[in-house]
Amino acid sequence: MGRRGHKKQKAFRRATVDAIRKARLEKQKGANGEPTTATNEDQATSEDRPRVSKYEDIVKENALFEKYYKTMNLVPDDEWDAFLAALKEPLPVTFRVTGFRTHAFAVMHLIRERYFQPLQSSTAIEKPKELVWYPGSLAWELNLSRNQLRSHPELQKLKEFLYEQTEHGNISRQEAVSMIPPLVLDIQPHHKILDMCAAPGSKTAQIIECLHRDESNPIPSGFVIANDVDNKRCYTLVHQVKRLESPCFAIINHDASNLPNLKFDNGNISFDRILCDVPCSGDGTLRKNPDLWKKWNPGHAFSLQSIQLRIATRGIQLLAPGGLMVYSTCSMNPIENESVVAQLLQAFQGQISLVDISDKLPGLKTIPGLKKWCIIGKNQEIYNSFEEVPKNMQSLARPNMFAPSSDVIEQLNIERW
Ligand SMILES: C[S@@+](CC[C@H](N)C(=O)[O-])C[C@H]1O[C@@H](n2cnc3c(N)ncnc32)[C@H](O)[C@@H]1O
Repeated sequence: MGRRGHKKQKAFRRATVDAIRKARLEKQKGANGEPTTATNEDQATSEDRPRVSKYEDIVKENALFEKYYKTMNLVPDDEWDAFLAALKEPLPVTFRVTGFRTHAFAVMHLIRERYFQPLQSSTAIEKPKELVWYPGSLAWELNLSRNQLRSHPELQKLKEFLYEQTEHGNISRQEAVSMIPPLVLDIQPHHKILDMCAAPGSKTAQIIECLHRDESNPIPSGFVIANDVDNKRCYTLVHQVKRLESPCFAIINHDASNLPNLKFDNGNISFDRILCDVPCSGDGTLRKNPDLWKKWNPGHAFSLQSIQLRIATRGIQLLAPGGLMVYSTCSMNPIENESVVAQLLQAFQGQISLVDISDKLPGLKTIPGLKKWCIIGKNQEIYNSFEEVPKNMQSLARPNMFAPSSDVIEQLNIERW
């Protein structure tokens, strides 16, 4: 299709989106007297959505969870109470402005002038907060729960604008932490990129935007292959990404731990950048999924480590020399994080090394990974080494789930992770 045809198609799509949006708003107005705000993350499958409707009924306590993380000093002692209190607060609304830079800056300018400016005089609302580590002042936090956002009249216009612009693809309602892995991948337009566990696709969309960031070159030489094992979730991924209309993108549906070699120019593709955002127990999402307070138990991490390690191992095998792979989870558990990374470093010793990213996103607060941790049993019993684990638990809590010895840590040159 030629250029004109493409333009026409775009105009048609925009008109269609407008019509759909209008119809939806009308329907919602009829149903509850006011429209609601949709998000990219709302388009995710039920697994990614908050899992219960009556959050206020949930007791946000879990003795096992608290003992486990407190015993291992996940956060410094004097920060523990604040940490726990923060986990019980609703997740703030965060969004980033998408697309080519000139366009994104124009949208951001409009948001500031038309929507943020009038909020400055309000005393009832906390002012929008910039996510300072996100390049170009294009990502913001509205320190309000979704409920508050709905009920404050001052925010009504902003709410509708966010809804509209999300539909048009100018804004992505994405959690702040979810924006970090694509940023530290440092993507260039010529990179061959693999997103191993990609659905529902908010990070994939961000990666594709980075690939296309050179406005003078609409068709970069690099490409993105996004994979997910779950066929239904692959459809969510299509929905998330197709609005970007990138010609440099393909989706595959495979077990990432067993991903076949992919051919390109008669050779196997090795990737310059890989995102390995593995399935995890998700206890870093307690604020979004408060029912995890009831469900959290140490067994989730035990059962997930093996697949996490196998997926990451396959990722490294597919990585080009000099390439970068980001391993990420939304769990705080060292069994799913530090332990997996330590095993990768041991298995590929001399071939891979850790990259210190603590200064890559100025303004982002980071703490180093743990070098020591424990494992907890169902009855709150703490094990500091495999030797302490009773026989009936040894098939679950494996030796490699404990921290490597200080000799190994030194040998692997892990100063900060
Ligand atoms: C944490 S979510 C990924 C979130 C996604 N990267 C994003 O930012 O929107 C983990 C994904 O891994 C997928 N998954 C689970 N096991 C997998 C496997 N063996 N191979 C590939 N994907 C897998 C799940 O279907 C799920 O979509």
